[in-house]
Amino acid sequence: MITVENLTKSFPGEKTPVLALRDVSIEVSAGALYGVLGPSGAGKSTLARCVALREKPDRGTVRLDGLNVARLDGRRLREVRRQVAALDAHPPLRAERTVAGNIAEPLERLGVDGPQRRSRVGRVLDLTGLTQRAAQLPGELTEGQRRRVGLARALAAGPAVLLADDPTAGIDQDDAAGVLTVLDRARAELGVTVLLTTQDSSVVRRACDEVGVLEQGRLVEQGSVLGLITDPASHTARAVLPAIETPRAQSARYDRVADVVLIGFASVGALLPEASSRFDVEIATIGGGLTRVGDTPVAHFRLALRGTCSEAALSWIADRGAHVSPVATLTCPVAA
Ligand SMILES: Nc1ncnc2c1ncn2[C@@H]1O[C@H](COP(=O)(O)OP(=O)(O)OP(=O)(O)O)[C@@H](O)[C@H]1O
Repeated sequence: MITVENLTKSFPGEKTPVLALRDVSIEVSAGALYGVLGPSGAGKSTLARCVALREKPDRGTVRLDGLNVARLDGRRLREVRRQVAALDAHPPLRAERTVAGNIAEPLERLGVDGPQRRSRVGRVLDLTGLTQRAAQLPGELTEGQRRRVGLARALAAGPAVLLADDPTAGIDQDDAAGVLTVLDRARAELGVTVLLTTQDSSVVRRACDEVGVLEQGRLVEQGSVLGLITDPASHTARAVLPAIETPRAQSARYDRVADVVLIGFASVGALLPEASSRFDVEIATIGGGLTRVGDTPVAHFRLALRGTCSEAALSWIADRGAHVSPVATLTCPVAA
C-alpha cells in the first residue's frame, strides 16, 4: 500500500517558484492499478518521482506499507528502493544485447545467480508476451515491444510497486493496449501495486481500478473508478463516460427525461426492458452510449419516458442500483 500525505513540492521558477504539488494526499491500495490523471503540467510526473524516491518533497510524507521512507537510513532505504521499480518512457536498452539479455541486466547487477536469473527472465518474458522475441535485438522491435521490454526489466527483480510515468505516450492504440495488458497482468499475477500517470482518460477507463485527478498540482478527486462514475458531475465521470449530446428540444415530446448511469451486465442488458414492461411505459434512449470500464459494461444514457407511470418506472430503475438524474423537460409553447 502507498500512502502519500500532504505532499508539497516546488521548483525554482524564473520569478517565483513553480508549485508542482500542493498538499496532495493519495492512498493506493495494495495490488491496485491506480491512475493519476491530469493535463500536462498538473504535477503527475513530480508525484510519481516523489513516490519513486527520485525526488524529495518540500513537505509531506510517502509511506510504503506504512514505512515513512524519509526516515529510512542508507541500507534500509536501498532495500526499499529495490521494492519500487520505475518504468521509463524510453527504457535505456543496450542495442548489442538481446531482449532476454536486456531483461537479465538488472538481475546481473543484483548478483542473482544463473538458474534463478533464467527462471525470472523466463517468467517476465511470458508475462509481457515477449517469449518469441527473447533472442532478438532491441533494434528489431517496434516501439511498443521495446516499451514491454522496459516493463519486463522493471518487473524482473520482483518489485512490490511499479511506477509507470505515462506508459502509453507516443505509441499507437494496439501497442498501448499491449502495455496496459502487461500492467494488469503484473498486478493480477505478480501482486504488484501499480501507479501510472496519464493525460489519456481512456487509459484510466480501460486499465485502472482507482484514480486520482490532478489539476495544477492539486488533487481534485480520488476513489474507485466505478464508484466515481456514479456521480455524472465528477471529473472522472466526465472524462470516462460517453458524452450526452442531445438537443433539449428533443426531450419536449416525453413525460419524463433522465440521465442514467448503469453499471454491470445485469443492469445494462435487462433493467430498461423490464422497467418498460412492468410499468407499461415507452422508454427511448435519446443520447449517450455504452462503454466498458475495465471488463465492466457501463452505460450513460439519456432516457426519455412516455406513459402515466414514467416517474414510478424511473424510481424502480434507481432502486435497482442505477444512478438516475432527472433532466428538466421543455414544455412546448402552445399556439394561440
Ligand atoms: N525539474 C524541474 N524544474 C523546474 N520545474 C519543474 C521541474 N519538474 C517539473 N517542473 C514543473 O512542475 C510542474 C509540474 O510538472 P510535471 O512534469 O510533474 O507535470 P505533468 O503533469 O507530469 O506533465 P506532463 O503530462 O506534461 O508530463 C510544471 O509546471 C513543470 O514545468
